Amino acid sequence: MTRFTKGHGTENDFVLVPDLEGTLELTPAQVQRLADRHAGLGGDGVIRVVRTEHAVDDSVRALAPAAEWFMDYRNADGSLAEMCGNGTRVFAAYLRREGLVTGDSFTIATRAGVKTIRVTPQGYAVNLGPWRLTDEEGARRDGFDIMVRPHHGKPVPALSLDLGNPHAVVMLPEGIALENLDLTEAPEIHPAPTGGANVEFVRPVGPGHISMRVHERGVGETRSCGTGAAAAALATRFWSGVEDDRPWTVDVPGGRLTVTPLPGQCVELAGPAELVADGDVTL
Ligand SMILES: N[C@@H](CCC[C@H](N)C(=O)O)C(=O)O
Repeated sequence: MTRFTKGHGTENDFVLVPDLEGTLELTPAQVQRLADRHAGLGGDGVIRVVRTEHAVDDSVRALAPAAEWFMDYRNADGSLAEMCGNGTRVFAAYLRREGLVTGDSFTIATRAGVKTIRVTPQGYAVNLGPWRLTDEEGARRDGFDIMVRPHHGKPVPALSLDLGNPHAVVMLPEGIALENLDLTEAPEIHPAPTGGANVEFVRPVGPGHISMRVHERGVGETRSCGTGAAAAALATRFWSGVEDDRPWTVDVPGGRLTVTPLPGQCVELAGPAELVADGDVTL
């Protein structure tokens, strides 16, 4: 039997598996079973909690002096992901509850580098680190660099951003309602990014305020995506032509997140994290 904790951040839900000394080989098939909503525990992703010094990848192990704990993130389909914004907050909540970190600010290791997390009155805020427009030249010239076609929909222009993991953001044209999008299948992306991308569909709500739905790579539609919320806010800010440091409110089906551009082309994501259940599971 293996211990687990179930948690979520704005209803992006995860199964956390503590493997502090790195003795567990978590296979894609085991991840799929844990994440299965009918035959398993259910989750958008699985997070193995492991000391960074025991990470399999050399590039992650090299982060051990800077961060004791590694968020080993897997999508529900068993694939690895570089980063998960909502996952970092749930991971932080777990580390604090278990006494594995102390203090109100600490670092964690991810496949996209070391992230700094701080406790806030509403939950946690994580510095997602540096982000970039995937094709800066094309984006600055045309305002977008790729096309996205939602299932049963027409192709629409999109902007690709790298938040450690890949995103494509669509500002919905007039006449297409966010609620009516069919996200039961992955949107098509042209040209198709190597390794795929998470796709965010955005509707403006007011100044500094958007709502979005997301189709996550390796999962399907989810009720929230933290890196996706950051990508959506940053893309909308880019399109607005006013690239200042004001915070953005991002409404997702599972709640509300705050995205704040930081100096040095970095960005902070803030929101809640809940741990809802603990138990034992057969892998
Ligand atoms: N839900 C996450 C992102 C998880 C990884 C993503 N599906 C990918 O493959 O890049 C978030 O909150 O950022």
